Amino acid sequence: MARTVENMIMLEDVSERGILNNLKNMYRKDSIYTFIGEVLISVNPFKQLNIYNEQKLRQYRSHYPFELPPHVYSIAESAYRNLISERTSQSIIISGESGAGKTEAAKQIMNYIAAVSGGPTEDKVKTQILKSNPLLEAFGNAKTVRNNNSSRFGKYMEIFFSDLNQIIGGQIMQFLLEKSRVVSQSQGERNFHIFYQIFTDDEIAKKLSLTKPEHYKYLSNTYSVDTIDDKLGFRETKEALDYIGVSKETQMQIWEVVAAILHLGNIEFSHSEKGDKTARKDGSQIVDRTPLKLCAKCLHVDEGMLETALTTKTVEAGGRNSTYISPLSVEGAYFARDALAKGLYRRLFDWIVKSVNESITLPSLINRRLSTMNGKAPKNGKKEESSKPNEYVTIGILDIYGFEIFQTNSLEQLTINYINERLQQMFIELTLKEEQEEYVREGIKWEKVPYNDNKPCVELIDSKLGIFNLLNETSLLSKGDDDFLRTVKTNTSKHPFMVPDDKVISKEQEKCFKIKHYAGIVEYHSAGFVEKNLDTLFQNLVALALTSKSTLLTQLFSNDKIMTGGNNVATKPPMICTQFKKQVDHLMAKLYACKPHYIRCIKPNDRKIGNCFEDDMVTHQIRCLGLLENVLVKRAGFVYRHKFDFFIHHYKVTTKETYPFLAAQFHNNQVEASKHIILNVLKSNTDHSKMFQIGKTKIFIKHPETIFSLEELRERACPDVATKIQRVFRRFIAKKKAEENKREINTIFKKFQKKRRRVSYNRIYQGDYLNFAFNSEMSKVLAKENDSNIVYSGYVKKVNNRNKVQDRTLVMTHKNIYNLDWNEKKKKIKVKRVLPISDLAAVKVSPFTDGYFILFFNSRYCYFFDSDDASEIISILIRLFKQSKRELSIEVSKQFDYKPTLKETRTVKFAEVSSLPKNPIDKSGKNEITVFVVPQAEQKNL
Ligand SMILES: Nc1ncnc2c1ncn2[C@@H]1O[C@H](COP(=O)(O)OP(=O)(O)OP(=O)(O)O)[C@@H](O)[C@H]1O
Repeated sequence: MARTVENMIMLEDVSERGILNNLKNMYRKDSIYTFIGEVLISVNPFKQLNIYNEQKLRQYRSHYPFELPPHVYSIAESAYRNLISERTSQSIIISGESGAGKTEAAKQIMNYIAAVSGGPTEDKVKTQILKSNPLLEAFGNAKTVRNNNSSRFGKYMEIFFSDLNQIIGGQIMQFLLEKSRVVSQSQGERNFHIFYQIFTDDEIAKKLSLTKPEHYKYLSNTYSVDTIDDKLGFRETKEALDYIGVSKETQMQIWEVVAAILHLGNIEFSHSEKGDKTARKDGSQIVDRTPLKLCAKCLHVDEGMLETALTTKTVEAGGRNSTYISPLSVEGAYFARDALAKGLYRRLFDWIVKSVNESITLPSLINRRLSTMNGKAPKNGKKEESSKPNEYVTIGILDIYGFEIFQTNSLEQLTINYINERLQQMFIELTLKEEQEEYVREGIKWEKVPYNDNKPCVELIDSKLGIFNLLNETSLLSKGDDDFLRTVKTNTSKHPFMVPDDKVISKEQEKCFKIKHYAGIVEYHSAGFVEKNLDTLFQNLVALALTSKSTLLTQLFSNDKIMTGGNNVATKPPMICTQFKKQVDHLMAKLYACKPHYIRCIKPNDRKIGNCFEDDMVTHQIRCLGLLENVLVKRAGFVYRHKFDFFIHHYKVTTKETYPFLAAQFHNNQVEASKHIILNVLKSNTDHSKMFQIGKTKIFIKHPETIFSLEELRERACPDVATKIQRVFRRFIAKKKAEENKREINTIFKKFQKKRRRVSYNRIYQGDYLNFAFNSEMSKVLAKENDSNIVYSGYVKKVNNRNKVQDRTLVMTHKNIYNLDWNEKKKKIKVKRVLPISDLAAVKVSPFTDGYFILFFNSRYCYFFDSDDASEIISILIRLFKQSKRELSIEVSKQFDYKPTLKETRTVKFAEVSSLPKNPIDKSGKNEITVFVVPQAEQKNL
């Protein structure tokens, strides 16, 4: 497999293709995360990977991102660590297209933060935040072709931390709710989940005269989704409402608004009939009064007034407060009906979010000050004092649609792309600012970094003469989309971020303008811009809502009441562009007050399946997420910077002077040691000052090639180092176990009065004397037996059935005892016999200072061995038996019977002599042998 890099600022091929290949090769290894500098790139695996668990959480806790492979936990850890160490607010900005995994990433971050931050209120707040999630999903999520549970709004979720770094509250800011979904959905998509959930409660449905989803025009032809349980969803929605303290009465009013929208969608209009005196020929009338009745009932308004409000409009006459009623055409009536449905739902959603906020934001927090990243002066001009005891800091998680480039792009895309431009502007500003501040701090020589500044593009959209304002002006003057397009072209044609029209353009293209965004050129179709910007809800509909007997409904329109001055004649509400720009400014102000962290999510295929990576689709997202820009900005300065101690620790293996021991001249001199390591890989004829610089606490390296060379040297050195470390570690563990074994065998031998040789007693038990844990031949033998974990290996002598002594190798694992022939020169192993330890019945030994022992197996085999390690071997067997909750029978005697073959029984006698005879094992009778042993220096006082 091609070489991959975990941090793409190290890419050899700095291009979209290079990024694509790296992501693809990582994805094939199920490595879904990579970095660009500190920006995390996450590719949706569309399958469960075992990477979010307690163990991983602990691993990432208290580690810097560069110490471990990229992971969403490392971003959460960085944010939490900064929050604590610097007492500054943090933000995590997650972007990507629908289904790319933004919400999932946000959830993992929440889990991580909740797990690592403690505190008495943490659980309550965490539960409140988690409990409110199904509620927001019910009203804000829908099934789309891209994602069965797609969030159809952007959100910024803040978690508040006390001065003891404990979670004390939260707050959600929502924007860009896709309210057009309320009245129509594309093929294969659904309306918001709540519209289907409500049918699963028979009692509520009956009360509201709701029959079946199939009977409602606002619900498309997709009613149920495999992965979604609407009944369960509704239960959770109601529980969440209970949890946040919404009374049953108000809950009923919520269901009434939802049902009213469904009934409203079934109201149909036709041209007004000539016979009707009140009708005008260009007017409209309601076809069937049943849905009208039901809708009015749910809204608690007068049926006749609803009818009038849907079929007529109040028009301002020339003078102040002078109005007259004008009938609406059929088209106009449908427009008014849909506008009312969208208006109702948008207000209901705002109300839900507000209610959630009231439950998760502690009242005492509302007026408390926020600590800002740089102590910026707030609007009132007073600078924040950063060390007030009751000050709190936040971690904010922004889950927002990424850049959108569709076949047809409208005002929705312009607003989404505008917010992404603002985020990109902040990214560039803060990244470069931070870089340059660090250079100054470290005393590094630096030049201004060249980069693509997208500020003019932001201005093209939001300045005084920008597209938003041009749209507002056109909308105010009640002009149409063509006027808007004309004014855009006249006022912005010379702008460097506006793409001039081709000489020959099609009729369709004539209606479009093109903007050069940082993520690519987007062609916007002007049709519908004005209408969407006005977001008209006719005044009489607002007035009607204000007459409702439902307290919830009047609350939903309370802001409109303020605008009407309470006289039921609405002034025009702010246009969508104005409202949106204000919201974005507010969000940006919050984000600028935080230290940002970024996650860019990528969707590898449209089929929502694992192990499928579609190049074209990912390339498009690489462009939309501006990943190449990210790499270029990060590479413009130094691609690598780390504290000296980390650098030395990581690369010391690359030179003889720094590994295994630091040469004397580098003691207490990290700068010289770092220089030595880097100069070792740089060619002598290069200008070193251009390759790296030494700061006050860090080393800065300019080019990725230098890091590659260092990594290559390290990789070459590392397998050895790893093996050595592993060996030492295993020995250490083995030694600890051996000490325990030794103590145990001493006790046992003392009990049975077996004499101990002093040499044996004082020996250090090592277990794997032949290092078979690292022997590839032995690994093969073990693999065949499906075995592992060697606990003993060593040379022994075996007394065979002809009473002759043979050299053998004995290996023991937790499972088996191996009698082997090991040819060390030829590195060959011949397996003589493998017997399971579970078959072992007893061990018998003499009372003298010898190393003989006989293993008795239930299968009636006996092994008669002689070994200097006898007591160690027996102690290991005792331990293994203990582990399997059995007791090993040990017999100490001067004489016993054993079976040299399956058919024969022989008696063995042990006798102490002063010097060994020619045959230490002698046949002393029919089926009897004597084993002579010379007493050895004995260890007394066992
Ligand atoms: N890390 C992950 N591991 C496993 N599956 C994932 C992961 N991230 C996302 N998914 C899968 O992809 C689906 C879509 O993810 P998610 O809802 O987070 O996307 P999104 O970017 O928030 O989409 P939208 O903008 O439409 O709300 C999830 O329901 C889940 O099945």
